[in-house]
Amino acid sequence: MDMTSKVSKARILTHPITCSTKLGFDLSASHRRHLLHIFFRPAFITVSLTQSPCKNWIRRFVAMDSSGTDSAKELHVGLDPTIEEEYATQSKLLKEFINIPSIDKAWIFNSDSGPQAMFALSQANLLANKRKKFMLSGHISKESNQSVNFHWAPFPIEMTGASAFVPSPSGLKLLVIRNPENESPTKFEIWNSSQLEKEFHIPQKVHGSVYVDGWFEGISWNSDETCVAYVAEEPSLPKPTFDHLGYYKKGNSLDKDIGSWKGQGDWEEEWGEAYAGKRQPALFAINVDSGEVKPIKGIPRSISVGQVVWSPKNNGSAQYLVFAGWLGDKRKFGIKYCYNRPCAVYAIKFKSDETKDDADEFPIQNLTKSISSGFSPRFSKDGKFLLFLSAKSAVDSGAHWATETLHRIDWPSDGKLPESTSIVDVTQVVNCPDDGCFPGLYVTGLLSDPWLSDGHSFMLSTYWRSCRVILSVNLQSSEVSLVSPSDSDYSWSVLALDGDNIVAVSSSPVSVPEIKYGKKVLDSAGKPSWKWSNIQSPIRCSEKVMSGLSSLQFKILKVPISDVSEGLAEGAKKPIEAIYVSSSMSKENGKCNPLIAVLHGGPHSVSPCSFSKGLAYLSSIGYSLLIINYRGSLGFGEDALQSLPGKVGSQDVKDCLSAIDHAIEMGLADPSRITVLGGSHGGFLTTHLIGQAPDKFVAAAARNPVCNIASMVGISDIPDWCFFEAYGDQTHYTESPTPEDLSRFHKMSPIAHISKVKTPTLFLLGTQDLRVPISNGFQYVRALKEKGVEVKVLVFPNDNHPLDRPQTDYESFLNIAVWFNKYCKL
Ligand SMILES: CC(=O)N[C@@H](C)C(=O)N[C@@H](C)C(=O)O
Repeated sequence: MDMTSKVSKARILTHPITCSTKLGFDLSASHRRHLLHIFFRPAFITVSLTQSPCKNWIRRFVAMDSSGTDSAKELHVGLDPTIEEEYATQSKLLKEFINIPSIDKAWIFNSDSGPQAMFALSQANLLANKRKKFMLSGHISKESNQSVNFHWAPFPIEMTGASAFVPSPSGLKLLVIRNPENESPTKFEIWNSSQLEKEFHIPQKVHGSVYVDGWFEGISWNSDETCVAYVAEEPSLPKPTFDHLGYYKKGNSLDKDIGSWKGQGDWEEEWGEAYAGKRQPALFAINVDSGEVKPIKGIPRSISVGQVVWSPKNNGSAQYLVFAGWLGDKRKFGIKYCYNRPCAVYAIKFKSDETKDDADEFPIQNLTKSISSGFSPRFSKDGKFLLFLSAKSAVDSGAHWATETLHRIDWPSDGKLPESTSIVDVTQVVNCPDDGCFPGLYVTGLLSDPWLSDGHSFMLSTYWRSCRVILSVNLQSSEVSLVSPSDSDYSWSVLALDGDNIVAVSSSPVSVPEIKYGKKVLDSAGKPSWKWSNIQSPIRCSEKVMSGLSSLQFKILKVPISDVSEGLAEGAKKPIEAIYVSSSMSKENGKCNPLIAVLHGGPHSVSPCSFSKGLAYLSSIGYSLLIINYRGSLGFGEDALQSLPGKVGSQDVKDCLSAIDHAIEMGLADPSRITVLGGSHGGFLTTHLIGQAPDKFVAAAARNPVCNIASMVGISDIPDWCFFEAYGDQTHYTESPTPEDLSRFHKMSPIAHISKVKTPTLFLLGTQDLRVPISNGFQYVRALKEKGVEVKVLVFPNDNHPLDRPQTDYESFLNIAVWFNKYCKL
């Protein structure tokens, strides 16, 4: 196709005067910039019009080309009518899926009329490109026939603008925190059952936004509900100031001043992806009566704090703030998804009345000195134990996520902490789990109050092979019991406890999240189990979604691995799992639907057997899915997980091919219509597969893929990941890779197989990605274009690694569907 003559014709038209004359209306400067941008981007085969703020005028412009021809086709900026029709049809159904709310959190309150549940839900707001948050409450009634009902309030209440809601321990107060979007103060509101009691505005010179990120986040009421401890960005460090002539002004100030300007000051390390521009997390406490905020003194700046809780208040004994701390003195590596960052549980004495500046000399105490990782501290109800999670396997091995363990410290009743604490192991790493047995813990966090009434058993959610399950763990006996139904292939998460009963959410790839109520029952030997009831769902899906999902089914396949070698650890020789989703009608005509192999990232992550809007939409339009949990995934024991580092790009690629071949052999997939989709390390596998198995895939889609580790290592926030996954140990890491390192990285990367690729591939790239910077995808795209392989690229200028903002998520899945439809002739 001859692009040059068409592009030069377009160039003449982009002259602003010619433009407005020809179009009969004036183009604003930004429209002109956009037009130029489109015409001078010959590197792009297609430009995403749905992303464009001025798509209508582009269409108008295209229609009014002076040649009088259908310039949409010629200029390649418009869409051909068939494709437009396809976008229009697909977008209608996709929107219905994207609209499905998520159930994020729940709390249970005891009222005079019985327990009351409050749920935090959220829903994509496409126009605002944000998630709309809302609350729904329901009264829990236990009927005489043992069944349980939730009587929902007639409507949810919108909570947009609220960054966190934290009920007090008695349930009589609710703290709502509103983080500012600019340099304004952070708002703290204290509500009672009927009205706003207090509102405080905390200015930026005290602290910045409160951390509500699920990692550093910690917002904790003290037991008498007078004070809340929390983690927020420390105030801005002073910056050098220059006057209007450019002279340096002595005596830095934080305030803006007309007639002067601020310099940049010294660069400070940040915690990488998702934390760009975020200042150091620091500890504060607010008096909820007076609004007075105290920064907690005595914590070195080298420690980034998070997850704060209060120690029990025993008569007259000292009260401590107990929190997790990550060391970031030398170099801060990216922390998101990276449990391998050394951390510890610390305690610091809380002094409510700090009249003089008398922070003790060394008031901060590391409670978990003897192990490399401690986080998520929780005190037992009776205050006798401090429980915490550890990712020591990840820290000690170098894997960004690995099997976790639970530990306990006995808390002194007199509040006097000994010099060194003794740590009791509650759970162990499981290397090679027996069939059907506990594979170890893979937990993302703990409930703020996870305790059962016996005071030493608690509930958590964890990955167990391809499912998420609910477990109870006994802190004294170390007994671990499965609480969610043992015969369920759905994924389950505990949301809140109603005494010893459980409010949970459960879903599968083909069923939207539903609320379940688990009632504790005792067997004849006094052993507890939970009897589960369905709760009428507060989520109502559209007819189209329900009918799309109704014909779908799924099963978890066991796939034998292809390379059982001597050197492999026992747990790495076992079959992997792949979740197969298909329409029950697909085999009626004897023909399989086209298949999408779905590959998760990490690589030490997992695709759980749970509902995903994007994937459910793809299956409801006629694709079967094969969601592959290759060796290295979480939930299968430590041997399988640790068998991958050092072999990325080969062992994981073989596992994916084994799973696809297994599906073909079982008659579940048509070998002539297989596609592949993955993000990040899943994008690494996607691009590896189209290079190593070039005849297997009719189309591919890669989201922020790792295409070349040799170029990623110099610019990613996790250069240590590149070394660890390529060598399989931590000893090779350096800030200055050698030519041998770079050569190894190149050999293990998809770019090394570029010459064999012929699969048409869609790339979805986020400009703000610090984990796998966009240049990684671009290099691979340009290399494919150089070879004449068909590519399509969508760039999301304001997105980072997960590509999960509502419009991005929507546009990504819309384009994945249209791209795959084109090559699968759907
Ligand atoms: C540790 C990590 O972030 N690795 C990336 C290469 C990756 O694959 N990320 C995962 C978590 C993802 O799904 O984005």
